[in-house]
Amino acid sequence: KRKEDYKLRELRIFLRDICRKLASNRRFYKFTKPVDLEEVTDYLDIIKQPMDLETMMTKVDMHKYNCAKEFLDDIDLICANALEYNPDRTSSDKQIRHEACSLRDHAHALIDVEMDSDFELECQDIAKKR
Ligand SMILES: O=C(C1CCC1)N1C[C@@H]2C[C@H]3C[C@@H](O)[C@@H](O)[C@]2(C1)O3
Repeated sequence: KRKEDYKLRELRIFLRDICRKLASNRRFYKFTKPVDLEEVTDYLDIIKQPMDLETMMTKVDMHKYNCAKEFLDDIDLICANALEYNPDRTSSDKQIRHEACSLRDHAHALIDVEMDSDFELECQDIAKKR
């Protein structure tokens, strides 16, 4: 329906801005591109659903997100993948896990601050019907 499509267009504009802010934060550069599967040859043995911020920007443009919760589910996936693939008590793994938790918390905080909660509830109702 036309009014629903206007709402989803507004959601896409909002989510592109969130994605841009996260991807431009140097703390989160490890999460901006897919893990290089030619460099990390066992990655898909462990991580069944890779995700990254560039892929998420593409998904916005392809109308894959019908509400902010679906967008945050992919942010949570980026974080869970990083915790799962980098579990050791080495300083490098600890740093990756810290950055992953920081990405997750910053994304949720940005959306909670910038998103009207009634608008998200309307988007979630549209998402259920699609
Ligand atoms: O999990 C990740 C990314 C970090 C958050 C996503 N990677 C798996 C590899 C382990 C560690 C070593 C790096 O050389 C690089 O290959 C990766 C990339 O970091």
